Amino acid sequence: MYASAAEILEETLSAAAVEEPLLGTLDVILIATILAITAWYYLKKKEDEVPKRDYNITVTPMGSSTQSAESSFIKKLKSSDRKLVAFYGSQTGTGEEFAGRLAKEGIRYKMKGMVADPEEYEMEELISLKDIPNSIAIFCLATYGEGDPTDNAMDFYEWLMNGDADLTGVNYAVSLGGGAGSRVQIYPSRGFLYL
Ligand SMILES: Cc1cc2nc3c(=O)[nH]c(=O)nc-3n(C[C@H](O)[C@H](O)[C@H](O)COP(=O)(O)O)c2cc1C
Repeated sequence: MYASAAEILEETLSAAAVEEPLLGTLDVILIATILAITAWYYLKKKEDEVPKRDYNITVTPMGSSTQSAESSFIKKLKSSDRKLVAFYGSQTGTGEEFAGRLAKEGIRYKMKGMVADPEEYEMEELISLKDIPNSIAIFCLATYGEGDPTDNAMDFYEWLMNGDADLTGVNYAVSLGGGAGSRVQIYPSRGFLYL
């Protein structure tokens, strides 16, 4: 008698079940090794393709050489044929604006002016201002608290208070504060002139 199709199928499946697996342990290890080597090879190749940097990154400190070139207001005055420099000590901009206006006003007296932040210049150079004939420095210095200087004028203030500054022969005018009672005081090296 011929076996039914179902019986043949069952027989085949059970025969297959007892057969050895398609891949042995050794085959699996071999395939895994080949795959690992291939993956390593491609990753390595990709890594080598990243272009090598043929330049150097150098860190230049902010304003090192340029600052020293520009920190001389005397040089700046001389090179631009100016005689008036208006320094400002300012926290919220009023003093700066005031200094700007005064620097522009100078042209009415045939004195080209420049505005300057004392924090950005070598204030010790003030002593050399007398070497520029008919020159003048104007200070528009806002004060806070109990007449304290603004942040940008602090170093300048301390230098003045150290007593190292001999400003004999230097023409300068000072406007302190900015409150209702403030005045412009001009010190032409001989007494005070209140405006
Ligand atoms: C908290 C405070 C404190 C101040 N203290 C003084 C002071 O001690 N003497 C003075 O003349 N003006 C004083 N002022 C007035 C400022 O100097 C004035 O407003 C000035 O124009 C501000 O200038 P700035 O905007 O350039 O910082 C004071 C103002 C403020 C807000």
